[in-house]
Amino acid sequence: MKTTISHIKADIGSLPGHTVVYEPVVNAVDKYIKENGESLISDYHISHIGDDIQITMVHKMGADNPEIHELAWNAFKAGTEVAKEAGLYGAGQDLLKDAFSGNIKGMGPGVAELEITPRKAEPFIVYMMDKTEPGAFNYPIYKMFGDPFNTPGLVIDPNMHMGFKFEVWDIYNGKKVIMSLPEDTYDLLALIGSKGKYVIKRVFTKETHSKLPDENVAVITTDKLSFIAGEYVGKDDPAGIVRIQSGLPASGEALEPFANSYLVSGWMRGSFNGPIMPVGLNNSMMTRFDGPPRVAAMGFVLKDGKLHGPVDMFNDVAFDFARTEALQMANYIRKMGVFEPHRLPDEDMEYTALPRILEKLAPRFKNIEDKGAKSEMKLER
Ligand SMILES: O=P(O)(O)OC[C@H]1O[C@](O)(COP(=O)(O)O)[C@@H](O)[C@@H]1O
Ligand SMILES: [Mg+2]
Repeated sequence: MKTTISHIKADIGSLPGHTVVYEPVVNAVDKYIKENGESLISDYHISHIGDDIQITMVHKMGADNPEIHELAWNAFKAGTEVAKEAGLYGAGQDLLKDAFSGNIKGMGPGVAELEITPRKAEPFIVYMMDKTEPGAFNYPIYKMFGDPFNTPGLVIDPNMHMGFKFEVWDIYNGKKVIMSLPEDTYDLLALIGSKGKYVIKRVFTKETHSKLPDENVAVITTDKLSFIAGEYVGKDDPAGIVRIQSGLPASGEALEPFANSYLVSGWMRGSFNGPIMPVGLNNSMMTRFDGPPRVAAMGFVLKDGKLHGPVDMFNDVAFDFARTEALQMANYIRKMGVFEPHRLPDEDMEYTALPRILEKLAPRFKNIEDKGAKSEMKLER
């Protein structure tokens, strides 16, 4: 029988402003799951990064199960009560609907669920990012499952040599496509380089995988809060689950993409490109310019429905260089103020407060009368 790992996360209020979760709120979420989850889930773990509380649950009810989603929804509601009493900023921010209606997707929280056939030993890593968007996972997930320079197992392990299948979502048009690597590598990269539009949702093994044929081995939250709410309500701050070892990326191959910092969208007001910084759980506090955007990683092993761990994977000197590099990149790019490419391009600012400023300025614009200059302008825009 399949086992499901459900990871559901939300920002329901933080201290003092989108910096870090408030412990009594985290405790209220934990208490609700402990007291109400016994008949539904076999184990769970509560964690957090920045202003986001994260619930990892193990159960046999499958993905998209209403009772599991409702358990998480009600736990976030219970936490929101405490956040409101304390007067926290953004209390209940990601709970965009008043009442639960069968599936938590589209209601605000981010959801990543894996239905798996557990192996004898089932190690996996849960990644949590803050102040960025789901496309921030495109680069590391491609590297883990598609790039032999990152994952030598693709070359030297016969159990991985056949490659993996990537499910990519076009989040603007609600379409998806399956890409099979290594055959479709260039096509995949043509899509996922546009990380604000095409996002890797899942990775599967191929039917020819000798140890784990046709299994879902990675999943990312792809919920776009701004699309749901129609206005800026914080970045999506994604999370992901990646199964590791024995015909899948080794633990170190699943961490290696983060050994160098790379640029993601989000950071201050969800409106800036900035470096992602891998951190231990005790450094998951968003300070400088509300960041820099961060990623933490928790290593678990699952056995008979019980979770063992987590190991705080980036809490190690081996990632000091990536942290220093991220801070150097932050210093460099911050000097640009509100200029692109530090600030996001216009089309990505659509759901922020910028359009309201531009609307206010619109009446002040007059036609340019200089005919010669007109022919040089891109008037079709
Ligand atoms: O206009 P407000 O309500 O102060 O919100 C601005 C806040 O939004 C944020 O982008 C929210 O970040 P999150 O996506 O982590 O919720 C912060 O950087 C910023 O402080
Ligand atoms: Mg957040």
